[in-house]
Amino acid sequence: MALYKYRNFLTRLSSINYKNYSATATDVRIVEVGPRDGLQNETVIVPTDVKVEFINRLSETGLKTIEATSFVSAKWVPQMSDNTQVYSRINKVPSISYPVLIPNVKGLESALSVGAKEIAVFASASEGFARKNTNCTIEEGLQRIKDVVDLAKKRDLKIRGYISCIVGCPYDGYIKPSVVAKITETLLDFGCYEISLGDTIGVGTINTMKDLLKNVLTVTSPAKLAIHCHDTYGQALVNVCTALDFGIKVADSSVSGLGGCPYAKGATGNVATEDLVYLLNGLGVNTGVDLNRLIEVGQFISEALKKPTSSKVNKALYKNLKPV
Ligand SMILES: CC(C)(COP(=O)([O-])OP(=O)([O-])OC[C@H]1O[C@@H](n2cnc3c(N)ncnc32)[C@H](O)[C@@H]1OP(=O)([O-])[O-])[C@@H](O)C(=O)NCCC(=O)NCCSC(=O)C[C@@](C)(O)CC(=O)[O-]
Repeated sequence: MALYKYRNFLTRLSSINYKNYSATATDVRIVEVGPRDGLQNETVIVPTDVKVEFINRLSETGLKTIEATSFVSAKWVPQMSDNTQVYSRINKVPSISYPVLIPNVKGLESALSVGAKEIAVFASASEGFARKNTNCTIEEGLQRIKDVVDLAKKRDLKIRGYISCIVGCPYDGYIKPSVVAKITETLLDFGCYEISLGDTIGVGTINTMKDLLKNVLTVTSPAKLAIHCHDTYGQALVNVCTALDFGIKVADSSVSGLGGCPYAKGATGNVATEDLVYLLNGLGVNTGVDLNRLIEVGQFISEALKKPTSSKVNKALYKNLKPV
C-alpha cells in the first residue's frame, strides 16, 4: 500500500505546472495507436483474446481515441488478420472512438461489415515508401484513398488521414516540406477531418519539424493537424513539444512505446503514451488520461509480448510497486 502511495506521489509530481514553459496548449487529445501501429510490427502474432483485453483495458484509462486494428491485406501484415474479430469483440465505450486503418475499398467494405464508425486512410510523402508499404505510387495511393473516402462519406464515417515520412524516408532520404503540405491539402479536400503527420522513422529534429510545420500551416490550421512521432532517434517528445508550440493539440502515441512499420526497417515504436502523458501533465496540459491506469496497461501488454516496456516513465514508476 505504501508503495502505491509513493507512486501516486510521483505521478502527482508530474502534474506540477511550471508556468515558464513555452508550450501553449491547454488540452491535448491523445490518439492511442498501440493496438494497430504497435502490434502490426510484432514478430509474434498476438492472440485475439489478448488484443481484445488490451483495447478494453485502454478504454478504462480516459483515452478518447483508440485505433483498434487495420483492414489491410493479411498477406502484407498477418499481425492484423484478425481485424474483424477484434473489432467485433471489443467493448465499444460510446464516448470513445475506435478508428481502423483502411488501405483500399476492399478494406473499407470489411470494416463496414463489422460496423466501424471511424476510419483512417494513409498516404506517403515519399515514392519509395509508397511503393514498399502499399505497392503503388503516391498518386495511385491518393486515388485509392479518394475511392475509400467517397464511399466512407456516403456511409457517414469519420475519416482521419495519415501522411508517412513527413521529414525523412528510409528509401528516399530527405522529404521536402512542400510535398507534405500538398498532400495535406489534398487529403483535407477529399474530406479527412484531421491529418496526422507521421515521422515514420523518427528522424525529425526541432528544426526540421519547424520547417515542416511552417510549410503545412500555409495550407491549413493547427486544428486540422495531429502529430505522430516515432522515437527511433529519441526525438519524439521534443518533436511533440514543437508541434504544441505551433498550436497542434492532437498527438498520436503508443502505450509502452510499441510499434513501428513493417515496411520501414529499423524504425522503432511511437512515442510511449505514458511518457507523453507525463510530459503533458508537467506542462499543465489536460489529457483526461489516468497515468497510473495507463502504466498497468503498459505492463499488461509488455508481459503478453514477453518484452520490457520501452516507456521510460513506465519503467520509473512501475518499479515503485515492486518490493525492494
Ligand atoms: C494496399 C495493399 C492491399 C496492396 O497490395 P497489393 O498486393 O498490391 O494488392 P492486391 O489488390 O493485388 O491484393 C493482394 C492480395 O491481398 C488481398 N487484399 C487486398 N486488399 C485487402 C484488404 N484490404 N483486406 C484483405 N485482403 C486484401 C487481395 O484480395 C489479394 O489477395 P489474393 O487474391 O492474392 O488472395 C497492400 O500493400 C497492403 O495491405 N498494405 C498495407 C501495409 C500496412 O499495413 N502497413 C502498415 C500501416 S501504415 C503505417 O504504419 C504508417 C502510419 C499510418 O502508422 C503512419 C506513420 O507512422 O508513418
